[in-house]
Amino acid sequence: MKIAFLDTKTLGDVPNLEKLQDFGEVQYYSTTLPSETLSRVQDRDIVITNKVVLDKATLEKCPHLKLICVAATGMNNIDLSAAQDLKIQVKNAVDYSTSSVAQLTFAILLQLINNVTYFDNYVKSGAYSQSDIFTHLGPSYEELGGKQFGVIGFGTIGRQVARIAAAFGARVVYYSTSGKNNNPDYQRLELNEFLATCDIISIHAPLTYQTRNLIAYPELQNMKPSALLLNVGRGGIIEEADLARALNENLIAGAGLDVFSAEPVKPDNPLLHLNNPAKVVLTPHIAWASREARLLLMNKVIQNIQVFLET
Ligand SMILES: NC(=O)C1=CN([C@@H]2O[C@H](COP(=O)(O)OP(=O)(O)OC[C@H]3O[C@@H](n4cnc5c(N)ncnc54)[C@H](O)[C@@H]3O)[C@@H](O)[C@H]2O)C=CC1
Ligand SMILES: O=C(O)C(=O)CO
Repeated sequence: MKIAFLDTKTLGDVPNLEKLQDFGEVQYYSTTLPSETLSRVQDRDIVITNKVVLDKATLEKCPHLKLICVAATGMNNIDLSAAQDLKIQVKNAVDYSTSSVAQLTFAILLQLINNVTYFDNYVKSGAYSQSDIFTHLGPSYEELGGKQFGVIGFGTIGRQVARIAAAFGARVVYYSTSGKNNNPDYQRLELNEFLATCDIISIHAPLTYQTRNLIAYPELQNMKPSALLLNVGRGGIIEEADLARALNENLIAGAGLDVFSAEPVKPDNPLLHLNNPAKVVLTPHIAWASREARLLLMNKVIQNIQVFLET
């Protein structure tokens, strides 16, 4: 088997990369530019990619390609319908980063609510030492308990986030396009009611033609002025210019984003130029990347290739 791994740098220093050599001749590329993709995949039987885009035009020129292993859960960088037409199997890494993503979701949310960096700075700057009382009633904060916590994308990650939110005492609801209440533990709401009643909305859906720009200005107008919006799914699910406008107009209180429509985020992204930058907490698509998750991810990639070769 001829194998190419197009963007090994995205995984960092995982120790089990060389295990791929058990399956054949492997070309490892640290990164791959769009202009380099075709020449690197054209003669390959198996291609591994984390975020390199494999579009229809490229796939059509790869007569040997039998398997694309996505070294991630989200597969929006692959033209899945072209792959299906061309009988190329596509396998993603399921459930490798659920704990890691859920953990970062709450790290972002708690920073938005509790503003730990403000209080940390208050102590380290010496301001606390000058205080005449034992505490500092700076920016006030509310409790997650009793709040309505809404999840969009009620799958593996969304459900783990729901469990943690419930442990904080939040009332969890979810929005699903399936039209069925397929989780008796939590209430499913229609989108309008969901948007209008949630205090926190956390997005964990894949990017598809259905979810692209799911949250734009009209949806943001429908949310509570006190609401917080989190996106740890994919950037394209929120119309970013509309979110920036909504934050500047105080339509919602804040947002926490791990993902952007273009990554790395473009310097002119309006979310980097808000009137009040403190209204957002932004992280560089890092939710998946705990040490444990990155190890598990490579094991899942290896397992996917094994299963493919055995069937
Ligand atoms: N920020 C990060 O580092 C990471 C982000 N992700 C993103 O999270 C996504 C979800 O991951 P998992 O929970 O493991 O996948 P999953 O497939 O278990 O769950 C996705 C859920 O979204 C639902 N969904 C699909 N279309 C929808 C729509 N139009 N409206 C509402 N719900 C919809 C599905 O029914 C499913 O329940 C991935 O596709 C990926 O884009 C995943 C891992 C890491
Ligand atoms: O696994 C995913 O979908 C991620 O976003 C991390 O690459």
